[in-house]
Amino acid sequence: MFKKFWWFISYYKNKYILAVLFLLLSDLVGLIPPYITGRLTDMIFEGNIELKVFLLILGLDLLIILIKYLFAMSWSYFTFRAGNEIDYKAKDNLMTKFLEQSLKFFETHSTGSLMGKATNDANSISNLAGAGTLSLFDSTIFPLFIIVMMMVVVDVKLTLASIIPLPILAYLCILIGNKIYARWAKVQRAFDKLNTNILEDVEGIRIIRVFNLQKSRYNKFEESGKDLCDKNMNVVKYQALMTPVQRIIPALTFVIAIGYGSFLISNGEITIGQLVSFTYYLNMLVWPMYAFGNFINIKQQGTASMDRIQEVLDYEEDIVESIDAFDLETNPNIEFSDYSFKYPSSKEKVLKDINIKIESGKSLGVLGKTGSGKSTFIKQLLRLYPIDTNHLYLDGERIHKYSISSVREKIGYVPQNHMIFSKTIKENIKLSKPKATDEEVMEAVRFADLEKDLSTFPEGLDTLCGEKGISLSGGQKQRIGIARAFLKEPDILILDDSMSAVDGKTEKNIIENIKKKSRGKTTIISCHRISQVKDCDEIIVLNKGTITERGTHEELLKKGQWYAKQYKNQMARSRFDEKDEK
Ligand SMILES: Nc1ncnc2c1ncn2[C@@H]1O[C@H](COP(=O)(O)OP(=O)(O)OP(=O)(O)O)[C@@H](O)[C@H]1O
Repeated sequence: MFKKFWWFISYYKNKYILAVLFLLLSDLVGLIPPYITGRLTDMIFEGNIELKVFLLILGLDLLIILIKYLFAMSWSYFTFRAGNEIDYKAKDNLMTKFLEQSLKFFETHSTGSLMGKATNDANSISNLAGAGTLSLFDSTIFPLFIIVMMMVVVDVKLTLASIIPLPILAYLCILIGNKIYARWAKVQRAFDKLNTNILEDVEGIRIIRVFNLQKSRYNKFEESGKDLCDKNMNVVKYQALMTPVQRIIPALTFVIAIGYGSFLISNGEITIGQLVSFTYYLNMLVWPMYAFGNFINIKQQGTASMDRIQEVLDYEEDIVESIDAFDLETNPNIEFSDYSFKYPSSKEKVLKDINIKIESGKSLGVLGKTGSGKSTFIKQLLRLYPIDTNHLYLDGERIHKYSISSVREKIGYVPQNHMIFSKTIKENIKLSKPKATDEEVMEAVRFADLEKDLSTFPEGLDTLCGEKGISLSGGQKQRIGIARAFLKEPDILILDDSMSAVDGKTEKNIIENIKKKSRGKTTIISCHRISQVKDCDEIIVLNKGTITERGTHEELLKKGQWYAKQYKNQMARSRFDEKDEK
């Protein structure tokens, strides 16, 4: 167990050392009152005690008890503090790991399960580090002291006879604890499932309402809620079994002690005072016996949780940067050479034998039917998934020669699924450049043709977007994404179908701004509307992951293939829309 937890505990070893020190002091001091009480009883029975001495001894007894509790308070403080800090550490380690992972990791771990690990599992570990450690020391070191005192102050035979039930207690606790361990992992998995359901329902509440799915979603929730309850009950059954074991066995030790102790008194082998001391010590043993059961229970839950957290912490990173990676300093020429790509979960290649050079400062338009691989293609530079780095070159060097962060630093990326955080509009834009001045932010706003919308926001740029930008229109969210990417002043601007929700005029303005303000920068635009890419230096058409057409707008029109047909259709539609608007 300690091997698993040591790296956690080692962070707080000083606090643990202090805690153990106070514990030892508290335990040692706690051994004095039973001895004094026994001696006092014998003095009373012998009739040779004065009231003054009697009161003095009682006062001393009280003082010792007080000191013991002061030590106990200190020990408890340091242990629980370490427990809380370990909870934070576990969450911190998990979060650091989450932030480093590729998208493959998030596709193989559900959000519910990751949240479960960062909350429930981290709590179980903290419980083990706090209450668990307290129970461990209380149920091992403390009883040893007590047993030695029972032997020294009273009688070895009586001690050995009374502690006979203790190994039975230990055996039963371990047996029950093992049952809890296996069941606790199932509880956590059921918790993950419930978490995922709740998250999906909250996020998808609009769709649920519109399609009247409340009943079926509720049934699903009820099913996973009941499953969690059942799995919890499986643990509770064994926890409940632990309680009688923890009560009956100590009672057994008392029966033996009183019975055999009375026999020893009648034989004159021990005094009444010694039996009083003995039962006092025995009473002190009850808590450690209880604590042992507690420890096993907490330990098994903590260990199951630790295994689940460790599984995430041990997850091998699938995007590993080479140790001699250097920073990309230039706006590079980009070259895909016989490049193919497959998602970790897909069976077939999504990009096949792609050959294309994008010269620094030039623009590339990417078109194709839905699902043809446009987004996949333009995301390759970002290295969000493990990719074939041997066939993707930047300035003639394979991409893995460069540090990932320096490559990403060069890119301003506007994803298809815009991500808006629950902050103000300005803060959302400034995410790419936190130190940007207000003037720079305004320039980005103008670039994204968002300025005209500012008057419609109650507090202009300082308007809160709400969770996931709930208070914004689709087109506004897209333009915040564009402003965010522009503000970064990237060498490479990548737009992934990020003007699909804006009207023709706004789209035209943004395209004009890109042409004006992105001189010398590389621009890659993936979209369905030809109007967004027709002025690009080169346009490619993807079909099932391969390039089927390439050239300038005019060249592609001359070819008369898919691109030309699409253009004809889109032109007809836009003429119709214009008439409609009039
Ligand atoms: N994370 C993923 N894991 C597995 N397969 C994926 C993943 N993302 C996309 N795909 C698959 O890859 C293929 C190409 O998807 P991609 O999103 O690149 O197409 P697209 O041309 O951008 O489509 P659209 O125009 O609809 O946005 C599709 O078959 C899609 O199902």
